[in-house]
Amino acid sequence: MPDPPPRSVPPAAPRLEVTGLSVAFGGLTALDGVDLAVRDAETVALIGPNGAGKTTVFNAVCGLVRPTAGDVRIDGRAAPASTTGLLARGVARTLQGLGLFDGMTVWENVLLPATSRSGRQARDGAEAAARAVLDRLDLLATASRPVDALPYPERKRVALARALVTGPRLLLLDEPAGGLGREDIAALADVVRDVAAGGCSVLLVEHHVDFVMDVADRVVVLDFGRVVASGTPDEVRADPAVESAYLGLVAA
Ligand SMILES: Nc1ncnc2c1ncn2[C@@H]1O[C@H](COP(=O)(O)OP(=O)(O)OP(=O)(O)O)[C@@H](O)[C@H]1O
Repeated sequence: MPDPPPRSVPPAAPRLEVTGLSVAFGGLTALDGVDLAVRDAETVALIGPNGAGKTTVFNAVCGLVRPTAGDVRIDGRAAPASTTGLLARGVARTLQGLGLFDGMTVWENVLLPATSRSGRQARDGAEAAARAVLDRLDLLATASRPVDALPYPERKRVALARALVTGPRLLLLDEPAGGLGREDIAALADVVRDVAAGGCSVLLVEHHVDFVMDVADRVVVLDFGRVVASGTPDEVRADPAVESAYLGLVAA
């Protein structure tokens, strides 16, 4: 008897899919038809010169900016616009402004996003998750200190811990390497690689080109609100349009 024909399985939707995204601020077109996708366990970096529209893409994905056209989908469904809605869909983010609760300790800051459910078991689970993330980010020794007493690189790690403690499937990072020195950036690169190895997808908005080329599977280059190049780090590095739009500028 002949084998039955193979059943056709629809391809899984990307973890994050941005299609034809346009954003205008008054008369200014900040984004003009941006397409990008982040697949399972993939790290995609969005780079480009100042004002290219990177943060606007990030904010549109997080629901902080309303697109004038286009679509943002997470796992094939329309992206929610609120932080709690995003968390419920497994999306966590860090913002340039860190968003920490000054006056609260590192432990309290990290425990809070992990305790969305009530009950003893949920609390124990949240505490275990917070402890594991603090340990991974080398923050256990400072857990009882108020966050505002910490130096900037540690505050930045607390912000990352607050995102990671929720166990995201999609992690959105806005300039995670900004303001960090070489050692802290190397440690951050290890964390991003670990997170992706654990199955989480990462969208990274970043200026630090060496860091991007080190951790990203794919790089998307924006200039004047449009995608001017995308591909592997090597492909993007070799693209003359990127050289003139961005990389040459950075190296100069
Ligand atoms: N809330 C806003 N109101 C008006 N214009 C804005 C607003 N946010 C961004 N813009 C403008 O939109 C354009 C894109 O800005 P965006 O911050 O997304 O760029 P970027 O690539 O993230 O820049 P940078 O690397 O400097 O952070 C810029 O011209 C910026 O001035």
